[in-house]
Formats: sequence, structure tokens, C-alpha cells
Amino acid sequence: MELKSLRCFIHLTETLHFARTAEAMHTSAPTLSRMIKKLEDETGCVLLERDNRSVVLTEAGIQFLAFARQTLDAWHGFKQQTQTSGKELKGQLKVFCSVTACYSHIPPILTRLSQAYPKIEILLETGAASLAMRKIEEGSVDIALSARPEHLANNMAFHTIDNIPFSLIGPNFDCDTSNKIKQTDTDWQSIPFIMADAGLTRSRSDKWFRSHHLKPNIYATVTGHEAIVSMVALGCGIGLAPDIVIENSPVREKVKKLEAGTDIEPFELGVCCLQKHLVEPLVNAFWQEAVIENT
Ligand SMILES: CC(=O)[C@](C)(O)C(=O)O
Repeated sequence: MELKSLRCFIHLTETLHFARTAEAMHTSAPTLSRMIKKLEDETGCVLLERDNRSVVLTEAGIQFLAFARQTLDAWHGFKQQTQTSGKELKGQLKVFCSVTACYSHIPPILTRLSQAYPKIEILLETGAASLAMRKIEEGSVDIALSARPEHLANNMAFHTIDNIPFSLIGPNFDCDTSNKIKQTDTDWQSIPFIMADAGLTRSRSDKWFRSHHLKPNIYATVTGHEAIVSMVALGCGIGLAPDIVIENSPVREKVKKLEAGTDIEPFELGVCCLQKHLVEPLVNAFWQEAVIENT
């Protein structure tokens, strides 16, 4: 039985969707199907009832899910312990953050960590900020820098390292969008909006529209704050993005902050992992270095 199959099985019990889990676990739907079939052969049980339209966990599947979780936790614990030889920490730590956080917040943490523990190997994965929590929940990374979500799951540990304002931005050059903004009595509803697909930015954008009694005219829905800034810089519309992303963007000169967005609440950027992983030496080492930043 392979650990990867267990991880995929756990993920599949959450999505109940082969294509979505296959994509998230970087495999194909047929391979995932074979993996599940193999687990069923090995356990001698039907774990999931599936037809063309739905996937349902069986009673045996529920029991196997508990087994899969315990096995992965035990494996995690074992790896972390054996990697701690004497006082010197070594081994791999999977970290996730946005490309922006790689420039803005990760460098001092990694510098301190590598000075204190030169044998820790950091596997740094970058991606849309909105993916961080899911990556941690599904166990594909150990620790992440993330925005504090509106509802923090109670199995998550989160420590704030910075407070970051959001800004509403528009193009800083002559174009349809900037002309519409310039009009007296701007009709915000007519201006195309570059919308975040998920996460806190999505909910803050929805909230901004609601509080101004407007319906967004969505030009594009994008994943990743960096993409919002670059689409605004192309003149496609206006959008909401964290200041840190705007300031670190190579196209920052092409966008400007709009007064209309000054009422949007800032957010907390922090270090985040599963509560139960906080005791693991490598996770804890990273956590400590991230927390110092703020004290
Ligand atoms: C939320 C977060 O990770 C950042 C740094 O603000 C971002 O990339 O958007």
C-alpha cells in the first residue's frame, strides 16, 4: 500500500470527485481510479460506490479513512523524529507561499532558518495565496504563509506576522477603464472588475460591492493576486489586491490606488500549519523563525 494512494484517497473523500482530486494531487483521473481499485483489492472492501454521476463513501470506506489518516500521521511523526539526529535538525520541510511572499516575507525567515539549521532542506512551493489553507489541510505542504481566513478551522495554528492593507487599483494610463473612473459620479458598476476566484480577496471584493449596493461587472475571474495586478496594468479593468502584491509587482507603475477603495479592511498575513504538526521539530523550527519576525 502506497502512502500516495492514502493521500489521494483522503483527498477524494473530501471532493468526492475523481477529476478534481486527480488534478489537486498531480495525477490523472485514470491513474487515480487504478489507485483506488488497488486499495480496494488490498483491503478486500468496496471503499467508494461510484457511478457516472456520483461518488459515495461506503461504511468500509469510512473506517479506511480513519486508518489512512492515522497511518499518515504516524508516518509524519516517524519521519520528523528520525530526522532529528542529536540536536541537529535535518530533513525536508515543505513550505507554501505566494510568489509575492517569496520576495516580501519569506527571505528573512529562510535566512535565519538556514543559519540555525543548515541541514534542513526547504521545498518551497509557490502559488495563489488563496490555495495555502487547502494545501495544508490536504497535507501536501507542512507550513505556509497565508492570509488569515475569515473562519480559521480549529485544527489550524495561525500566527500573525504582518498586517497588510488591500487597495482597489485601476490602470494608471489613458484607456477606457481609466476614463470611466475619471468621470464625475463614477458608475462603478459599469467598470469591468478583475475578480479573485476564491479566498479572502474574493470575500472582501464581494463585501465592497455589497456595501456600495453595486453588482460587479466581472471582466475575468483569476487565481492569484499577481494576476489581478497584471490584468489591471493591461487596462482590462479595476481590481482588489493586497498592497504588498502591488508594491512587489513588476508592473506597479502601470496601476494606481483608487480612493474608492480606502474603506476596505486590511488583513493579517501569518504563518500557518496544522495544530498537531506544531510539535514536529522542523515545522516548529520554521514557526519560531517566522514568529521572531514580529517581535
Ligand atoms: C496573502 C499573501 O500571501 C500575500 C503575500 O499577501 C499575497 O501574495 O497575496
